[in-house]
Amino acid sequence: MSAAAILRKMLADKDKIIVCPGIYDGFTARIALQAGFDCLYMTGAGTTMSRLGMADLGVATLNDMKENAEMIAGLDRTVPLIADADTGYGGPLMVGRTTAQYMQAGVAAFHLEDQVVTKRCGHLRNKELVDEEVFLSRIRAAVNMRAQMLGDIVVIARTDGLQSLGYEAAVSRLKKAIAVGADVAFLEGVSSKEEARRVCEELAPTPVLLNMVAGGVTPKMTVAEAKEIGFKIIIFPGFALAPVYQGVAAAAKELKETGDVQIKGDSKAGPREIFSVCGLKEAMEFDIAAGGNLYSKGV
Ligand SMILES: C[C@](O)(C(=O)O)[C@H](CC(=O)O)C(=O)O
Repeated sequence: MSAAAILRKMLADKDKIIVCPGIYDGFTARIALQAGFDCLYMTGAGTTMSRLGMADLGVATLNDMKENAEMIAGLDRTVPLIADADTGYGGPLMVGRTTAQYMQAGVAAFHLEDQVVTKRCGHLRNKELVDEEVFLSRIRAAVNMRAQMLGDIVVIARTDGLQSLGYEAAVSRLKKAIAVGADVAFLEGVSSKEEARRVCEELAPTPVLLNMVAGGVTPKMTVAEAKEIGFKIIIFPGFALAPVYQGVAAAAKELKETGDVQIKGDSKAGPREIFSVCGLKEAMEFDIAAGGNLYSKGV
């Protein structure tokens, strides 16, 4: 079963809300997998910061995003990966190429938005949009490439139109995107719980995704609340970013100021423990099963 087929099965489950922690590299993905999540979200903001050391301002290219997605999707093929694909990185031909490459990378779903290619995080001010026809051509390009490749990748249409066009026009864009073949709708920057409920009701039976950005423009909703409101997928893009920032910044401060870093708690974070999160035992077993003798005495 493809990762997309697994995700489609989850989408068809009436009682389920798909909860996706935002991850951006192998380590954060492994930590989320270890915790037992059954779906992951690859954040473009996190990918841009971790791979390029840059802010989410449209600087990540298809190659940056696809390489990261491919590595993460390959860690556990039974756990679908929903990946950010920003604007699709160009005209219809490029969006088609992005779709094909994400499919080959084993990505289960991806979202395409209606910002200009020189985009910015959806929770920043003064976003610029492309015309509706350009947005729809992006969705069509994805849907056509999926059909051409006989694939099943889930296409998520995202509009950033709420900020400058208002609710009606933004939702109208999503309706048209669904009409040309998008499977899931994503209204970026939902600004109230009433609006959240309204968009889920108005777009039903199409599943709607909620982007829960801590400190962004969307009011905080728990998984239970989002489910009750009617969302089918909830992503937490900043899930790993804030803890990494806070934890590493505190350790950096401590090392700089004291010349030492305390190992917290009962030192559960030694090399062996940390490598275990990243498949140490499985890697050793694999070597032994193949007749290798590197790890038969342990590590
Ligand atoms: C969902 C998002 O596209 C992402 O890159 O994860 C961002 C999240 C963020 O910048 O915090 C977004 O534009 O909402």
